[in-house]
Amino acid sequence: MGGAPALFVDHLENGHTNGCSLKSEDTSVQIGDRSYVIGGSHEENPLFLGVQIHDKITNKWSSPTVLGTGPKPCKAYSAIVLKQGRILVIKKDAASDDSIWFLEVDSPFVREQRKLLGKEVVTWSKGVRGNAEKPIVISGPSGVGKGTLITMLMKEFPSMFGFSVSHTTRSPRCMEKNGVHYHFTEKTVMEKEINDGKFLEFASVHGNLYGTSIESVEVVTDSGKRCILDIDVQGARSVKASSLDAMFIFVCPPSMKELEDRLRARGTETEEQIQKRLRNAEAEIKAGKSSGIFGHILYNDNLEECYKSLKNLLGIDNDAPVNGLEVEGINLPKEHTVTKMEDKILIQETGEVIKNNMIVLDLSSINGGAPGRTRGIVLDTVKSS
Ligand SMILES: Nc1nc2c(ncn2[C@@H]2O[C@H](COP(=O)(O)OP(=O)(O)O)[C@@H](O)[C@H]2O)c(=O)[nH]1
Ligand SMILES: Nc1ncnc2c1ncn2[C@@H]1O[C@H](COP(=O)(O)OP(=O)(O)O)[C@@H](O)[C@H]1O
Repeated sequence: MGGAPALFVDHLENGHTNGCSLKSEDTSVQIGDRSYVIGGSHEENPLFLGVQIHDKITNKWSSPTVLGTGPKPCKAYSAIVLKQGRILVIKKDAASDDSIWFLEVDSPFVREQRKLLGKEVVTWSKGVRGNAEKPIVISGPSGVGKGTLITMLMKEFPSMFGFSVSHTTRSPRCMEKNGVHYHFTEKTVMEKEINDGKFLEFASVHGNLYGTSIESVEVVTDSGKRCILDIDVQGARSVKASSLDAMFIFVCPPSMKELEDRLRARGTETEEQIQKRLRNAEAEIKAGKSSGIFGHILYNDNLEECYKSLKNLLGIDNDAPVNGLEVEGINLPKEHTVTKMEDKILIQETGEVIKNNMIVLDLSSINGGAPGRTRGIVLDTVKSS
């Protein structure tokens, strides 16, 4: 490591004017003509850390719409401007698995959402250590066996995979539980949440609204598991166009006749609903095979064989232990200074009893980001001689 350390952190003093009262524990970083002030609680959701923007040119304060599940407020923060419109925020008195966050203020996802929602947007993405792999999108016509394959995978590897629980306006089937199979939702409520930017994607499928909330994906990633999304081709297309870096798998039936038999044998739909699903199936299969969305196509003829192919695709065999790296806990010091050196952040303890240890936060392998978590964080303790 060479070169002079570049320190970007700027702690604010009390007494800012213009309708925004800042506290000494608030932290501010400047990007261009704007200061992003991080501290206190978020206006709309007091459980989350607040973000405000001060525009130097107009001398005005604004509260952006904050997307993603953010960090809970704490006593103090360090903040550093990174490349690609991201601010690294380190919580000073938090547990090691809750201390590293990224506030994206001009990332591709933020730009996309700003355009979509027509207002100022920033988003949180939590930093996750180790290399949990990219989410998996599984699509295919109704009755092909997506749910069956996903259930088998989650049963065999419970610590490895987690299911993104979608929202839907359709009624629950008799064995389906709210919050487990779907979040069963009123149409007006779901539409409002879509307008508020809470959804990664949504689509009208077989006459009902379905969608993946950003939170549903984050809940799985936070538990250290690889997220599985069971969504239709339209949803897969939206995810492909978004900044969520995912693996796309399409499941095909051996024939339309077999698909129909499976749908009937499942016995969960009325005749009218079965007919609608079969009509949609032809177009879905055509789109699935030809749209260029799906990198992998599986044929679900014999279930065991198809399951084996799915596991091969995911690079797992029956001995595969856990997802990503086992990471040892490293607690960040409560009082510290941060210094940026290229892709590394040096965290040095300060205070009365200064220890010689320094923590290096290596960001050179980070991937992912909003919507969802920022993976690939490496934390290491370095003893100074
Ligand atoms: N776009 C989108 N599609 C979804 C979502 N959740 C489920 N779907 C799709 O909606 C379709 C209907 O799902 P469902 O009513 O559970 O019936 P099933 O496919 O016959 O089990 C399937 O193609 C699912 O993949 C979602 O969050 N977004
Ligand atoms: N390879 C297969 N052979 C025969 N039946 C299957 C196979 N895969 C799934 N099924 C059955 O087909 C029905 C539909 O499967 P399901 O997983 O609910 O489909 P999807 O989630 O794609 O709508 C279920 O009753 C399931 O047990």
